[in-house]
Amino acid sequence: MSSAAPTTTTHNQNKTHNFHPKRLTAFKGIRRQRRCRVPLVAMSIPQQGGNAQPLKRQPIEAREAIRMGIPSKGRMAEDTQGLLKSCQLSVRKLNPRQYAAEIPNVPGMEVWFQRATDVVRKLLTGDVDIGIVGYDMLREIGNEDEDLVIVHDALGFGGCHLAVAVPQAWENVNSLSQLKSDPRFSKERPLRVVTAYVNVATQFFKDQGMENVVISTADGALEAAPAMGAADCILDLVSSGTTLRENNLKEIEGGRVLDSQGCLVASREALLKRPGVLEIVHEMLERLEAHLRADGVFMVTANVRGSSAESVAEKICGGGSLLRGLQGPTVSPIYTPQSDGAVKEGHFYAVSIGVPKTRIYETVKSLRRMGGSGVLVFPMTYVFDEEPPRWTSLLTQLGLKSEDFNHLARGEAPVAR
Ligand SMILES: Nc1ncnc2c1ncn2[C@@H]1O[C@H](COP(=O)(O)OP(=O)(O)OP(=O)(O)O)[C@@H](O)[C@H]1O
Ligand SMILES: O=P(O)(O)OC[C@H]1O[C@H](OP(=O)(O)OP(=O)(O)O)[C@H](O)[C@@H]1O
Ligand SMILES: [Mg+2]
Repeated sequence: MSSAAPTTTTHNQNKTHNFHPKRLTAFKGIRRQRRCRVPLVAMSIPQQGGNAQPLKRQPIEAREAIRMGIPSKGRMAEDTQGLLKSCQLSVRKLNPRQYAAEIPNVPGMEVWFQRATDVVRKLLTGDVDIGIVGYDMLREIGNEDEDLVIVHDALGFGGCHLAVAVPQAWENVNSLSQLKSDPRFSKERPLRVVTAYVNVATQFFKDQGMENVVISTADGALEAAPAMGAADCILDLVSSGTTLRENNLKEIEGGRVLDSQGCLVASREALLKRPGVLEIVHEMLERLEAHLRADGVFMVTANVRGSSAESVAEKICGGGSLLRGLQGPTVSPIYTPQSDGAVKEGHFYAVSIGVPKTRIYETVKSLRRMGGSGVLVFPMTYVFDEEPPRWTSLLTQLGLKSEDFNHLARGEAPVAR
C-alpha cells in the first residue's frame, strides 16, 4: 500500500439513546455490529475476515448447472424479485427459508439467495455465474476484478450514492478541499472516517491526495459514530438524506464518491466457457431493456375521423411532439362491415401512440381536440427495439462478435481471435 493511502482500524461503538424512528433503526444496528478487521491492500478476491482461508476460484468444470445469485434480504431483495417478475422471470421458491429457487421461464438455471456482499463474493469464486447487486457492493467487494462484467448498469432500483458526510456543526467545512486543509487534522491526529466501504474509501482518499486519514469500519448505523466520538466523519450511502439530517450530519461539495443502483453482473469466465450462460444473459438483457424502456410509457389508442390515413397522421403530427409517440403515430384504417359481408374502409382511423405516463391526460385532451373518440390507455410490458446497445457492448467487452455468439448459441466453441 502506498504511503499516501489512509490506514484502516476497527472500533467498538457504545450505547446511545434517542427517539426518532430512523435513530431507533440506527440503535438496533449498533447491537449487531461486529469487530471486523479489513485488509489494507486491494485484492483480487476479498477475504472473509478473521482467520478464514482466502477464497479460491472454482474451476469452471466443477459444476454443470448455471447459477444466478440474488440478494436474500435488505431492500434490494424485494426490488430484484419485483423487477424479474415484471419481465416474466418470476422466482419460485418452495418455502421462504429456502435459499435455492428457480425461474420457471429460464429452465436449467438455479437461483441462489445470498446477502448482497456474498453475491459478489460468489461471482468471484465462480460459485455463481450471474448476479444482481448494487453497484456500490460490486465496487467494494468486487474491487474492479477483471472477471466481473457489468451487463446492465441501471436496473432502476436501489438508487443511492456514497458520500462523505461531516457534522453539521463544522460550519467551516463545506467542501472536500476545506476538509483536506482543516488544521485540526494532521499526521499525529488524522481524520477518522468510518465506513462499510473500506476499499472504495481507501481509493477515494488516495485519489484525493488526503494522507492524514484513518479508516475504520462497522456494519451499519454509521451515522451514529461522529456524535458518539467514535469517528470524525462518515463515508456511507445516502438516498433521501434523512438519516444524515436526523443525525446532524451534512454532505460536502466534492464528497460524492459514487452513484449506485441495481446492476446485472456476470462472470467473464462463465459467459465465455459455461454452455448456456451467454444465451441466458442475452435473453435477460433483452427482457430487462425492453421492460425498462416500457416502464413509464402507456400505449394510447383513439379513433380519429379523416379522409385518409395520411391526413389523420398529418393532423396528429401537427398536434405537437407528444402525439408523435416513440417513432411517430401508427395510423390504421377501421373497416366497416357491409351488408353483403364485404368490408369497406370507413372515415375513422385508429391512432396508436406511446406516451409518457405523466402526460396521459394532456394527450387525451389533445386527441379529443382533433376529433378523437374511444380513447383507450394500456400499460406496456415491453418495448423491444433493435439489438440493445448494452448487448453489443457486452460482446465487445468479451472480445466477441455477433457471429461468435451465434456459434456459442449453437453449442460450438467461440471463434479464436
Ligand atoms: N437508503 C438506500 N436507498 C436506496 N438503496 C439503498 C439504500 N441503502 C442501501 N441501498 C442499496 O441496497 C443494497 C443493500 O443494502 P441494504 O441495507 O438493503 O441491505 P443490507 O445492508 O445487506 O442489509 P442490512 O442493512 O439489513 O444489513 C446496498 O448495497 C445499496 O445498493
Ligand atoms: O438517505 P436515506 O434515505 O436516509 O438512506 C440512507 C441510509 O440507508 C442505509 O441504511 P439502512 O437503512 O440500510 O440501515 P443500515 O445502516 O443498518 O444498513 C444507509 O446505510 C444509510 O444509513
Ligand atoms: Mg443497510
